[in-house]
Amino acid sequence: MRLENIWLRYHRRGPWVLRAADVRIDPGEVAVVLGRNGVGKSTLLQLAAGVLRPTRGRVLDRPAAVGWVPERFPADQPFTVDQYLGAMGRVAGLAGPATDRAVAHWVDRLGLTPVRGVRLPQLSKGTAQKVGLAQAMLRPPGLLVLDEPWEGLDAAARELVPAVIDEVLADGGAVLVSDHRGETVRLPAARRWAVADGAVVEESPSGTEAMAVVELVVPAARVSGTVARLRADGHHILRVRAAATPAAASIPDGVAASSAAPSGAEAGVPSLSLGDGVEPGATGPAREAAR
Ligand SMILES: Nc1ncnc2c1ncn2[C@@H]1O[C@H](COP(=O)(O)OP(=O)(O)OP(=O)(O)O)[C@@H](O)[C@H]1O
Repeated sequence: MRLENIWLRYHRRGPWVLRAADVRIDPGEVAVVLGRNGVGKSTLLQLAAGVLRPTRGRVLDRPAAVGWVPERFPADQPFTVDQYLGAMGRVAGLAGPATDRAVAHWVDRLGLTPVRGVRLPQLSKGTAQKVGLAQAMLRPPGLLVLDEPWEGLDAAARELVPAVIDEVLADGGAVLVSDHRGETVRLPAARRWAVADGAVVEESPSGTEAMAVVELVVPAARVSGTVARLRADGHHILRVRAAATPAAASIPDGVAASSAAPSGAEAGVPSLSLGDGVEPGATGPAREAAR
């Protein structure tokens, strides 16, 4: 499938969210869509899934069966899990018995059996997310599009997502997934599409690149924001800890990060370690720090 010269704005005189975006994905491939909050990741995924139509440009060779998992499952619907999945199976074009088999399979696979008779508004966020994943898988998708699929899932359920992705890939499907939590570290073979300033840039594979650990010191109040920004830039956070030794005056320009202990930090000021598997062309705080 190819997104060819895609331009998108939500309103006639509104700002362009995407400008001349051009990317392609082939069967059996997975691409992770990365970028800061509000940069256009969901917009790109919705265009790929066919939920949004481009203002200009076109989407070529989109597979017939598309599974779409939005960031927030629309749980405000008066159906039970069974009723909803049955209806979605029919919407996906499955015959009655095939829908029943598919619903039974995915209800079991995603641990939804105890909530089959529960109405959607009564589901917890994580369970609702699983229902969202189940509906996307009822008809084996040639393209599975997942917008922040790990959001709201507990540790055990988070493991399900890469397993489902692998299954789609093994069947020759393609997968697009956005992630600001760093969960896509579980998808080492994924291509990486970075969205910034309206453009989508494919980052080159990092598999053969040397890895480095960068240690940063930030004020405690800024830890969560810093972690979120670094993850959005595709960096992998190894740990966050309180720093106990006195602060160094500065880190000289050109000092490359290493796995050595940090030169120092103020007492009580958390320090972050992040593994940087990103290729040399990447931008972002960790890359800046490593320069
Ligand atoms: N329905 C809409 N109408 C108008 N503007 C919108 C609409 N949806 C998104 N936008 C705007 O388009 C831009 C891109 O939004 P989008 O949701 O694609 O970003 P994102 O990268 O997925 O963000 P996040 O990481 O916070 O989920 C933002 O400025 C957003 O405010």
